[in-house]
Amino acid sequence: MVALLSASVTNISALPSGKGCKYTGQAVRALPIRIISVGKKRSQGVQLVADEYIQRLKLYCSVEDVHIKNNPKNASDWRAQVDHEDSAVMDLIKSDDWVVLLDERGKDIGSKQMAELVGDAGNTGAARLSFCVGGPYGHGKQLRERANISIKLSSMVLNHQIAFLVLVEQLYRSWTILKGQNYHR
Ligand SMILES: C[S@@+](CC[C@H](N)C(=O)[O-])C[C@H]1O[C@@H](n2cnc3c(N)ncnc32)[C@H](O)[C@@H]1O
Repeated sequence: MVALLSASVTNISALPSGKGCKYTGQAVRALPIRIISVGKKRSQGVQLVADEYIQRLKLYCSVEDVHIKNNPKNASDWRAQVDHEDSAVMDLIKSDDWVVLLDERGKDIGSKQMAELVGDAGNTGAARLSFCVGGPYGHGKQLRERANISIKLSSMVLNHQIAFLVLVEQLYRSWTILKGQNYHR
């Protein structure tokens, strides 16, 4: 499988015109990607598909998948739960991270804009690109204030596992757009 994927990676500028982005064909700094997700353990099926896209994404940049258990202090009030999750995520964020929140109320972007976001982040001087997927009640105040951008994947609300899965596929798609490869049509 990796051999097949490597073969497609050498297929530079195979995108039909109009399918590329402003960085297609240019050298783009490959920031390490970290995805921080809050929630219950993923189902085996979701993990299997996610792993396939994470492996593909690793052809372009390093990828870290960090999972935080939802409601880490077993709070009975949902607001306290969100605060505890917020603090746990903030403990992982460094000052030189470029932070992207996944949020149903975020900016509506397409795959081409997502590829540009990945390329733009590489030009910011940041050391890492961190994507955050929230728990059942969404993100807390500290993380919302810290985030560099908040994006939506759909106008519909997604389960956190589905949001994670769509995110990893879109990150892989982004890199194929940046490299001009014909996965994106
Ligand atoms: C079950 S949702 C939480 C919904 C909650 N009502 C909220 O205010 O965020 C869990 C997480 O999945 C992600 N998510 C769900 N739908 C999304 C969407 N349409 N676009 C981007 N991320 C989404 C977000 O990171 C969210 O925090």
